[in-house]
Amino acid sequence: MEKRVFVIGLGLIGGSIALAIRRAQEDVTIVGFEINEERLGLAKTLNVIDEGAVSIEQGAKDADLIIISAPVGQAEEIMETLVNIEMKPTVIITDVGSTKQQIMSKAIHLHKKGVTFIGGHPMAGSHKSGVSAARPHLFENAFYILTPEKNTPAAKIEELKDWLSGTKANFLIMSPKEHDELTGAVSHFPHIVAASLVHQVAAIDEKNSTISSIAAGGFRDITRIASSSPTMWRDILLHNKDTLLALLEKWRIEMDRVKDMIDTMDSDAIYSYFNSAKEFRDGLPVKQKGAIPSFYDLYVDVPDHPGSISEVTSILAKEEISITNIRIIEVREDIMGVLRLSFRNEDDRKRAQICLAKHQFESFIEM
Ligand SMILES: NC(=O)c1ccc[n+]([C@@H]2O[C@H](COP(=O)([O-])OP(=O)(O)OC[C@H]3O[C@@H](n4cnc5c(N)ncnc54)[C@H](O)[C@@H]3O)[C@@H](O)[C@H]2O)c1
Ligand SMILES: O=C(O)C(=O)C[C@]1(C(=O)O)C=C[C@@H](O)C=C1
Repeated sequence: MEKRVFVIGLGLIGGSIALAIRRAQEDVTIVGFEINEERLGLAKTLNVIDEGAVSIEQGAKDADLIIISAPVGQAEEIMETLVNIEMKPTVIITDVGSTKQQIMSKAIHLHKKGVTFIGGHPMAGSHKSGVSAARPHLFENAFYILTPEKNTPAAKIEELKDWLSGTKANFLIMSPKEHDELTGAVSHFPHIVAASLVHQVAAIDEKNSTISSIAAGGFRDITRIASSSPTMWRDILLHNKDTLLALLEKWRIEMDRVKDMIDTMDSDAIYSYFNSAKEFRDGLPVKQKGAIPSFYDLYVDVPDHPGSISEVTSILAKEEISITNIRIIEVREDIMGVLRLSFRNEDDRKRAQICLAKHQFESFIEM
């Protein structure tokens, strides 16, 4: 029997989940709602959705699964709207928001009406926004946190996992509080640090713009996430206020400690600061999505002379390897340029790396 999935907010995450559901479920119609009409049109053109809804009510009333994938501030308003809509008694509502405590407090009103709401948060993503960046494989091997309410029947949780099986993610159940504390440390706080490093360099750039030209791998690696959606991050910081204030205070104390080590020229303490950080970082799991790039990108060093980019693309074309995106990242004057090629999957990326190497093009998975 045909089932209907309703996705509210068709961006990177909503679009990626819609694509993942489509590849795993048969007889499913995916309906979308967007406040931005252009994005709704794009989602239809890219076959991310089958139909667009003109309102939340129209899409929600006959849906079997509703996915709220707007920034968390908007998600709360969408939940308030859903409370007043007559929906199928069997419907499951979930969200993908990066915070869970405030979302789960809002869900109480849906639970009171007898509607199943299970909080969700796929722990993978990107600094890219919008449906054009959506990929069905975005969540493969990533952890996907679920925060069901205590009384949610186990069968409903299993049903949701089944709906989301096309993500190929690993599900993990957690309380909203634990979720916000842990993601505060591994995701939210690092985004604040990345933005602050960019601000520091931007202030120097006002006086000496050479700094932006020399910003190399280190700065680029640690600040990639500063290119993420400001709306999304504003909402996350407002939702996870207490966790982040506590982490900021600990960080301040930690930075004072580093300041002291440098001030007193304590070489043993400085060595051990970096060494223990390296040991922990090197021990992080590498096979999970959270620790590897979300997109199958390959960075190729190309000589800075006319025709080298077309040479790379024609080598790949001959091998029938499709490139989904291509960008010149940085041109180091007179020496090399760096070309970022994106592929659909790991296999294409591996094949590309091998055949480019045969033609003496050096390439890297991470820049
Ligand atoms: N980007 C990530 O890495 C990531 C990872 C996991 C979870 N999340 C969470 O996923 C959610 C969506 O993030 P994203 O990266 O897909 O953002 P996005 O900007 O790519 O997409 C969000 C979409 O929601 C739409 N929208 C906003 N308000 C709406 C409303 N009231 N009704 C309908 N549509 C509305 C926007 O127009 C936009 O197209 C956020 O809650 C975020 O916290 C993001
Ligand atoms: O890879 C990135 O760009 C991300 O920032 C993804 C990231 C993260 O912090 O790891 C961002 C927000 C999420 O809620 C989950 C994943």
